[in-house]
This record gives sequence, C-alpha cells and structure tokens, in this order.
Amino acid sequence: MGQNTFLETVKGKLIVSCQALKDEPLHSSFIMSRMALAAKQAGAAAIRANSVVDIQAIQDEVHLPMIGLNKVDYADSPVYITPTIKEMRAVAATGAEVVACAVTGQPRPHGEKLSDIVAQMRQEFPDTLLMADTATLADVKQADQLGFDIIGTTMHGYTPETEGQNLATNDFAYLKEVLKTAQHPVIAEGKVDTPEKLKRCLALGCHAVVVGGAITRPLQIAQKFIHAIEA
Ligand SMILES: CC(=O)N[C@H](C=O)[C@@H](O)[C@H](O)[C@H](O)COP(=O)(O)O
Repeated sequence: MGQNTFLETVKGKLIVSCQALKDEPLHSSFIMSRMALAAKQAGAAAIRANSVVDIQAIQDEVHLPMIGLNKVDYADSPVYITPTIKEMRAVAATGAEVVACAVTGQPRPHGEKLSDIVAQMRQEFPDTLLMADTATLADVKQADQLGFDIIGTTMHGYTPETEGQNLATNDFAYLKEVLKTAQHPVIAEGKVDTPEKLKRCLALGCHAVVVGGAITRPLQIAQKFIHAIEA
C-alpha cells in the first residue's frame, strides 16, 4: 500500500472521532480542530472526522493520521456514511490516510454498487486505505470479500436489523464474533464510552479503538449526568 503507514501507527492505540453535525451545538470546523488538538495532546494516535471542511481544519491544526468520511443524506437510500463515489473521492482528495464508508448491505444512492466504488477508488487513490463501517457479520464478510483494509463496527446498533444493540453487551459478544470472522484488522467503534471498555476491546484483539461521543460530544456527556439525577 505505498507509503500509507496508518495501520502501524494506530496499532493498540486510541483514535478520537471529532464530529458535530449541523444540528449539534458544537457544529464548527474550528471547534472540531480544537477537539482534535485536545485529543492529540492526550496522546491519541489518529483522528476520525466528517466532511471535507472539518478534515481540512483538523489537518491544519494537528498533524495526525486521519480517518475521513462524509455523511450525506440521500432521498433514495438509507446509507449516509460516505454513500457514493462522489463523497469517497472528495474525502480521499483531502489526503486522509483512510476513507470510511458504510458497508451495511443496504441499497446505495443512485443504485451505485459498492464493488464498483471500491474498484474505482483503488484505481484513483491506490495509497488510500478503505475502512468498512459495518453493522452485522454478513457486512463483515462482504467487506472482506471486497478487500476493505479495515473492518469497523461503527454501524452495529444503527441499522433496522441491529437497532438498539450495543457493542459492549455480554462482554462484547458480538465483537468477539467479528474478530473470529474478519480477515482484515478490526477497529472497534461505536459506544465505547469508558477507558475500561477500550482496554477490553484491545485485549480481545482489536487493532485499535475509535471513541467519539464520550470524548467530543459534551451534550451527550452532560445528558448522562442529568439522567443520573432523574433516574
Ligand atoms: C452510527 C454513526 O453514524 N456513527 C458515526 C460515525 O462516524 C459517529 O456519529 C460516531 O460518533 C462514531 O462512530 C463514534 O462512535 P461513538 O460516538 O459512539 O463513540
């Protein structure tokens, strides 16, 4: 894979997701760049970020490897994480070491086929790694077959089939199945919200762990405390 050393750099480490969508209080590329700086100062090995403007603002502020994505809603598809070749290209063009996209078995916008998207990306951006944001073991198998470089558990709990499921349930029972199934390095992502859970994911054999909201979404963090009062 050319000069791409992302996998070596993040092995056994924390990747911090710095994201705030339009309807979130911290929606701002500047704020995301400062979130990334805090993550870097704490010792994070890489950043995961959404949208070209956020990725670029973060790249200017911190020089850490990047998992880039672009969330876009299309009327004809439930897939929203880097759903079409257009967003894939735009994210790869930022120089992000990894481009992440949903691999959920759901139809993509304009009838685009994931196999075509992967083939096109390999041709245009041969040094860019591809991360599959999967929800089920079937998705993991598909991602492996298509040659994705990294298997993420990002969408587990966020599709109709997996709604309400949590990666940590029953001592990460689902994650253990993913680790048995996957042929490519697994990055745990989604609701890893304590240092203990992160350690467990690494001990089980994950290559690295992405933590988002528990570090970078203060609304979500504050709500946890409020719920404790109300419970
Ligand atoms: C499902 C979906 O759209 N996940 C997104 C993917 O990039 C982000 O909103 C999450 O924050 C990220 O996956 C990290 O997860 P958590 O914030 O739970 O640590």
